[in-house]
Amino acid sequence: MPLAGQVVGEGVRLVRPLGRGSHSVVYFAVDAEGQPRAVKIFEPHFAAHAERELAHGAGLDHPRLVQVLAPVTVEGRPALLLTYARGQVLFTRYAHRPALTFDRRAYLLTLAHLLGALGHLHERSVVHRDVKPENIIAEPDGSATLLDFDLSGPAGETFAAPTRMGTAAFQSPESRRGEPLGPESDLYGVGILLGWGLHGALGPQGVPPPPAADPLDPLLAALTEPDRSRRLGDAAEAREWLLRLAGLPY
Ligand SMILES: Nc1ncnc2c1ncn2[C@@H]1O[C@H](COP(=O)(O)OP(=O)(O)OP(=O)(O)O)[C@@H](O)[C@H]1O
Repeated sequence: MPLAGQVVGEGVRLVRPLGRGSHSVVYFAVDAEGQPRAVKIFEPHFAAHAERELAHGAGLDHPRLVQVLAPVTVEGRPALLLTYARGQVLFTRYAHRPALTFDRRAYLLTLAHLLGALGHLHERSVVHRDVKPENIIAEPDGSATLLDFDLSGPAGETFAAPTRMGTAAFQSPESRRGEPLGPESDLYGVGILLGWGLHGALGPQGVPPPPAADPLDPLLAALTEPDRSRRLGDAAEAREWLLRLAGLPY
């Protein structure tokens, strides 16, 4: 049966596919009160990802984070009812142009919102572990929402075997080594995003190319420091630094 038109949970109607990830397909939906929602439907063998996303996304309450509202089931598959993030996936928006050259103010606001969202997660000792342009949705003015908590977990979480979390181009060196991750590992991903915005390229091994002269260069260097013990690891401090170097009022 087609998923569009089906009613799931407490009167939530699936409308159309919004996106697809490696663990799920996500539908735009409308709830019983007429509120726009998203429903993330996992493949049955990714049930553990749904549980992880519910565990770490349910208690969040920040305007720049998608909120996990409730678990639902769609045709026997585990699924989650989420708040809907308006806008365009960052990767699509900036696929063909360096964001900081062509759309500087909007992209800086996106990074500031991303750092605000990460600060909220980190205050709760949760690490996102998959900061990348596919997991950020931005409105035309740059206002942004961070989504996808199915790899998230407590800072310093260990696994039975070394586990490489995240997406190659945005992975910190410690993540590539399979070490437990902390807030500084998420900030490395923000650094790669900043480098992508400045240079329009991710560079080899996910490390941005040598920075051209830009007021944001010191922040780029602090966020992409390979040694995690020397890297800038505080999202609020990074946000403050970003706004100061960029000369932004917000
Ligand atoms: N709450 C939401 N509001 C709007 N769009 C969303 C929402 N959640 C997900 N999407 C869309 O669905 C896509 C896939 O979502 P998500 O990244 O959470 O899936 P995933 O299976 O965990 O992906 P992966 O692990 O490969 O990153 C997103 O890139 C986005 O386009």
